[in-house]
Amino acid sequence: MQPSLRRPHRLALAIIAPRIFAFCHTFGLTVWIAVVEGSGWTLILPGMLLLLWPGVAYALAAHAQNSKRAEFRNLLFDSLLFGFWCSVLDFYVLATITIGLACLMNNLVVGGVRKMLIAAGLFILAALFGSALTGFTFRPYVSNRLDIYQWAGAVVYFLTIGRVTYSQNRKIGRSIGEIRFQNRVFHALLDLGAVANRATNIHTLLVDSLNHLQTHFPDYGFAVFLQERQRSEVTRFAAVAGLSSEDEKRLRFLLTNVHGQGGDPTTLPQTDKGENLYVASMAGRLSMYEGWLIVKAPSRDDGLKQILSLFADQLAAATENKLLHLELKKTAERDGLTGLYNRGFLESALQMSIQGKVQTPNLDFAVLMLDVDRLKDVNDHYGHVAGDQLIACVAQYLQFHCRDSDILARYGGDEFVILFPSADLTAARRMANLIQENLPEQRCTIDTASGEHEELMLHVSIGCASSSEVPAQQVFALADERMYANKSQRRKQWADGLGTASRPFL
Ligand SMILES: Nc1nc2c(ncn2[C@@H]2O[C@H](COP(=O)(O)OP(=O)(O)OP(=O)(O)O)[C@@H](O)[C@H]2O)c(=O)[nH]1
Repeated sequence: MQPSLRRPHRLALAIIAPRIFAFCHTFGLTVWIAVVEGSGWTLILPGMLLLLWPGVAYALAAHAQNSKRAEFRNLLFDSLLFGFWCSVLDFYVLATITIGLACLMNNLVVGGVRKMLIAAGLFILAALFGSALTGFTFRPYVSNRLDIYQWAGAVVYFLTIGRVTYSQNRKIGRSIGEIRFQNRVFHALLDLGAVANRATNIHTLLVDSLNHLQTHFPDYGFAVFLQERQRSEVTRFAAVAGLSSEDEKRLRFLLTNVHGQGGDPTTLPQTDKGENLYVASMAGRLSMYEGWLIVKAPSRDDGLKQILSLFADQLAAATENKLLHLELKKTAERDGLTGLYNRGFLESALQMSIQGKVQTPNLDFAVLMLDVDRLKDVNDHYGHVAGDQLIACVAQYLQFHCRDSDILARYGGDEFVILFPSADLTAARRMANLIQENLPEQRCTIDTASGEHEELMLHVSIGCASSSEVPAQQVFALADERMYANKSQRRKQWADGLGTASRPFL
């Protein structure tokens, strides 16, 4: 495939001006000598090749597949050409020294000592070839005026090269700064995913993400707001990092100006304090919320706009994933009617407790089992909706008495289980007593099938067991057995009309 003309490597671009100057100056020198020695056009005409070479060199670099390598070749060819021309000019000493030095220096700067030695070799070879071709003549001096011309050219040339090197250094410095910044952005984006994965809910996700961004960009302040799509006046989640509460209030106010804007980052009007605020909307990236990521920059920073939408995208994706994950987790672990853990979750937790006891014999666990008495009667008499309400009522009551470390689950229709992952029978018994003692005061209001409200007392049968009594695998069965024993005893009491237990519900 034919390589097309394109912008050559920066080396070729940087060298173009000094090269044009050097070859034009040498052409001037040639004309001067041609006039002085009277050789006229026989010297000037071939000298015009010097004027052509800078253009050819540029075209070669622009056409080449590897423009940088082509420019290295051009620099070596400079040495070849100048070596030959110095022999044509009969080794006029000042020109040979200054031109030779320029060739060596250029190759040394871009390619090190190796390239410089190659350039020196080519310069000498071309000079020898030129001498062989045109006959060796040595004319070390032409005139004072030509010396001055050559000195002036050399000074201008070396200063130009110095200027070029300086501006290249500055460009490299700027590029390094940009690369470092992009590296920071890249790492911040990469780590943001890990931070989001660790978060247990949306609020921690947002707070941790912003804190994380702030550790990467300590001079910047960050804020994020998520509002309900249907009710834009309700801010569901908000988090800030590196901003004062005053800043946060002002940002909320400023947000009203950017409502309804698309996804492109915007610069908010500069505040009285001269702060530079940038906002990126997460519109269209979140299914249930409208979101905004706001950055307070220490100075005007137009590059920030580009990376801001990257951060906003990443944050929106992480939030959306987390919402989905939490929803799935809830569906997998929770019971739809009561919101308590379901049977599947309880069984996994129980297995973990059993394994824990096997591995660490001192680590006991206890199980408390409850069954609502005569739910069938309630269903039959008041309807299933009323039965559901009773179940939800019992769940609420149990939840009230449980601690965070207790695992409360709806095991079946009207059966509940509380697992105490690191407790012995005392804890389970204490809880059983607490529940039974407070139960007589509990009332549950249900809606009957005929549309009336009815107040029911709660009645439950309870059994508990612990791994300090029986092998871990048998704890659950023992609690179940005890619960049924308790139920039989209560049934007998109701049948006999004895004891404190009143006949449930009806
Ligand atoms: N309303 C409602 N009823 C349910 C639900 N799950 C199970 N049930 C009913 O609850 C009753 C549970 O029956 P059992 O536990 O055997 O007996 P009971 O009526 O509670 O009487 P006890 O012997 O005192 O336990 C059954 O009639 C089930 O149909 C539910 O989610 N909602």
